[in-house]
This record gives sequence, structure tokens and C-alpha cells, in this order.
Amino acid sequence: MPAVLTVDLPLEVLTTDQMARADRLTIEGGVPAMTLMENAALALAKATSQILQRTSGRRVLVLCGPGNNGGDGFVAASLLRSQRYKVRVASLARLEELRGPAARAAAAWPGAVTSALECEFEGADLVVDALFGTGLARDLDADACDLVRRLNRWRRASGQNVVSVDIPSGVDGTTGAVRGAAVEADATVTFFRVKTGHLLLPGRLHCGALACAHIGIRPSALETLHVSTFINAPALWRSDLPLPQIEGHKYSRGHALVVSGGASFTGAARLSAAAALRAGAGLVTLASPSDALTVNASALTSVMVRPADGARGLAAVLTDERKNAVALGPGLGVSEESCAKVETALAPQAYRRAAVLDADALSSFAHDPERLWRATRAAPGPVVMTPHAGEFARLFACCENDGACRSKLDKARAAARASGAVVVYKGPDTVVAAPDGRASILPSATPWLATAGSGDALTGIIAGLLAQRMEGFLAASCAVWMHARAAEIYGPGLIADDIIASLPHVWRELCGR
Ligand SMILES: NC(=O)C1=CN([C@@H]2O[C@H](COP(=O)(O)OP(=O)(O)OC[C@H]3O[C@@H](n4cnc5c(N)ncnc54)[C@H](OP(=O)(O)O)[C@@H]3O)[C@@H](O)[C@H]2O)[C@@H](O)CC1
Ligand SMILES: [K+]
Repeated sequence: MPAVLTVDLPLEVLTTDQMARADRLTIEGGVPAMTLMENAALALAKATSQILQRTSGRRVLVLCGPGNNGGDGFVAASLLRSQRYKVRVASLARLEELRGPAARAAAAWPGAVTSALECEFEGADLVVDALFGTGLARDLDADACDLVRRLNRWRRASGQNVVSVDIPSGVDGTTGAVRGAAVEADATVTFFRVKTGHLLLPGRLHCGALACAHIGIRPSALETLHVSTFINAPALWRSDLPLPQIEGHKYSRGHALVVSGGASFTGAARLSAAAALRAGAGLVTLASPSDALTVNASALTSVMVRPADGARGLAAVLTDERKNAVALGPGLGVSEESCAKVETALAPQAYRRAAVLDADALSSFAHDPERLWRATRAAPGPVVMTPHAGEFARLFACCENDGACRSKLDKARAAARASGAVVVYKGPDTVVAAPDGRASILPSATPWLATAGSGDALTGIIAGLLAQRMEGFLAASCAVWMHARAAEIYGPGLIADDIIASLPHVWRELCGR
């Protein structure tokens, strides 16, 4: 798998409506729509010819749709033809149905145009998919679905490349959903800014290598769009990254407390504790039930172990105000006692303590999520919750079933609003959402991350960053990225311990040394 977590893409991520507004503002500001289309086609032709040079291909088939996405295709076809590629064009619409810049682009194409529904892919070295872009408004009809499926079958059978213009046709640019059928591309060239549908599954899996081209829309257009979704990349949180100071000491780097389960369930909390230390917390203590003290103490060296039985025992350990971040959930057990421990950890108090809730700390409230929201809303410091899809569905049924929530991003945002907490909705396209509306989307994650203990390591990294007083949304986003990058660096064969062992490499990359 290529290292995509370090690829440079602009930070802001737009919905298709926001992109249409950016286009409109730019055109109203005096840049002709045709100029934007020509710039888009230039970027597309460049990306296409780079692939053709690599594969020694000469024959290109351009599939054009009924809107401006098709217009980009016509202009790119003309450009590629002028570079002496052998170009065929097939259109989904009759040429007299085209409007505006798309009609002008089609009129300027000097070659023949055949029907896309009847076109043959045989003989092509590369297909340009310019059928539908950000204007896709409904599911593809049966004929268009059939065309897309034929294209996908040909690509798999021939091993040839497909390059999508703006977004693979059939992918909803805002939600990432497949509207009937969607092109499977090897590369996608989008314009100005990446759209949410490029990053959310299943859309992301259709894009192939994603590139974003400048087409003449000024970044100042973003000011009126109120963008609150970002790619989860170092540029989002790097300036807030806590780095040890020469004059500092271990207490100034924060003290994380991880709550262990009983004697038979201690491994998960120990993984979290080790990850919190590697994430840079100055000290980490494991609060352990008495029956698990021996096993915990004998398995740990740099993590301290303190006895804590039940919610009262936890309250006693937490009277130490230096313990400024607490993590609960891994191996905790689903029980009323776990609910009481969570409420103890979140109880209002004079000092600002951060909390991370994962796994059983969430599942224990599945029968009464409102009880958890009362505690998270009243908590004195930032609270981060890290549900995977199953936990999310149990806890946030209200957001799952809300008709207004059309994507994973919408659901995570609604959950963050309901709970007043930062919600890390885990998965291959992990979304981090803050109650104030900010959200980040992880652009990639290796499937090797789906391994036992991986979530426990993430919980620990978040706790470690929170202990160093990083702001909740940024700490959660940074932890999600570090976790994924550690796994990407390690590669195949990864187990949870390797994520923790790889964190120093991630720190070296981030610190530039
Ligand atoms: N200035 C700009 O704006 C720039 C835009 N650029 C490019 O334009 C693209 C956006 O163009 P767009 O808005 O024309 O939409 P597009 O994606 O081509 O498709 C809409 C067309 O399809 C139709 N249609 C929709 N759904 C359908 C369905 N399921 N099945 C069948 N038909 C369906 C819909 O017609 P409808 O029937 O809904 O009236 C309409 O005709 C963008 O992705 C980028 O590539 C660049 O050139 C840079 C400058
Ligand atoms: K397309």
C-alpha cells in the first residue's frame, strides 16, 4: 500500500454545494466559466499523459456526460489530440442537448463523437471518465449503470487505467455513496479542493490516486463558505503538537490515568497505558482492581500501578489533581459499576481533567445513552469518545436514524452535538467531530490496523496527548493520524504492540529529526 497519509492535499474539504458556490463566486468575480473549464482540462490532460507515458499507451477513449464534467472531457480530448495521442470521444447526451461551456467545448472538438452507451472499450490504452461530476443529482439510470459496470469489468480484465474527472462518476460528491453504480478509477483529478465524497467510504475506494489541481479559484473564496471539514493531516494540528521543552520535567508533560479491568481483562488497559507514554505523557498510572494488581505490576515497568476498587477507589486515586487525563473502557467490562466509574471520572470539579471513553465505557450506557450525555456535558474538561460502527449504532441510534444525517460525517457531527464531546467515529475513514462543528476525515488507513488491541492503543495515544493539554478536537485528530501513520510505517504483519513501538518513528517524522 502506498504511503498516502503524507501526500500533500489542501486542508479544507468541501461539499458539492460549497464547491458550486466557489465556482459561482469566481465566475461572478470576472473569471469566465470557460477559463475554469480549460484549466481543469489542462490539469486532467497532464495527469492523463503522465500515466500514458508510464504505460507507453497512445489510444485514449473519453466518455463525456451531459454537464460540465463532460465539458472538461471534451476540452481534455482536444488537448490530448493536439499532443498526438489517438483520441476517441463518446457522449452520453446528444450534442444538441449540451448547454453553456460544455456545448462550446463539444463544438470545439474536431473529431467524431459516438454514443457512450454503444461504445467499445477494446483498443483503448486509457479511458477518461467525464460522465458525471459534482452535479450528480440522483441515481444513475439503468443504461448509465450498465455503461459504468461494463467500464469497470473492462478495466479489471484489461489492466488498463481509468482516470476520473473531478470524481468517479456515480459517487455522490458530498456523502461518498454510490448512486446506483460508480466508476472504479486508478486516478482522480479534482479541482480547487477535495470534496467530502472523495474521502468517505465507499467513495474513497473508487478514486484511486487522488490529486487536486488549481484551476483559478482564489483561496479567498473559502472565506464565505464557512468550511469546517478538514483532511486529517499534520497541517491541521502540527502547530499545537506538544513537544517536550528543555526546561520542562515529567510533571509538566502531564499525568495520564488509565483504568484497568479485573484480573482476566488487564491486557487492553496496559496497551492503552503504554501508548499514552509513547504519545508523550510525562507519567502514566494504571488504576487497577486489587485482584489484578499482581498481574498488572509484574507486566509493567515504566507505567505505575495503583490499587483502585470500584468507583470509590477510582475517586480516591483521582483526588490527585496532577492526574489531568483519564482513559476508561479497554477491558473495563459492561456493567453498572463501569457506568459509575465513568461518572466518577467525568464528575464536575475545580480543575480541568480531560477524559477518553472507549469500548466498555461506552457500551455500558447502551441502554441509557442520555445518562452518558448528562455526564459528558457536565465534565470539567474535554471528553473524547471513540466508538467503532457497532458501538456508534448502539449509542447514537438517534443520529443513525435521523433523516438529515446522510453520511458518516453528518452522523459524527450530530453525535458530537448531542453529547457535547469530541466523537471519533472509527473505521477506515475515521471521522473526528467536535461539538462546535469542526470535523476531520482520515484520508487513508491500512487494513492491517484492524487487529486486536488497535483501538486500545488509539485510546492511549489520545489520553497521552490530552495529558499534555492539547485541545480535544486537535488531540483526537492528531492521535488518529499518528495511530494510522505508525501502522503504515510498520506495514504488513502489524499487531497492536507494533503500533506503539512505531510511534517514535512517527514523532521523528513530525519533529523533522
Ligand atoms: N464553472 C464550473 O462550475 C466548473 C465545473 N467544472 C466541472 O463541471 C462539473 C460540474 O458540472 P455540472 O454542474 O454541469 O454537473 P455534472 O457533474 O457535469 O452533471 C450534471 C449533468 O448531469 C445531469 N444529471 C445529474 N444527475 C444525473 C443522473 N443521475 N443521470 C443522468 N443525468 C444526470 C444534469 O442534468 P439534470 O437532468 O439534472 O438537469 C446535468 O446535465 C464538475 O464536476 C467539474 O468537472 C470544471 O469545469 C471547473 C469549472
Ligand atoms: K467523472
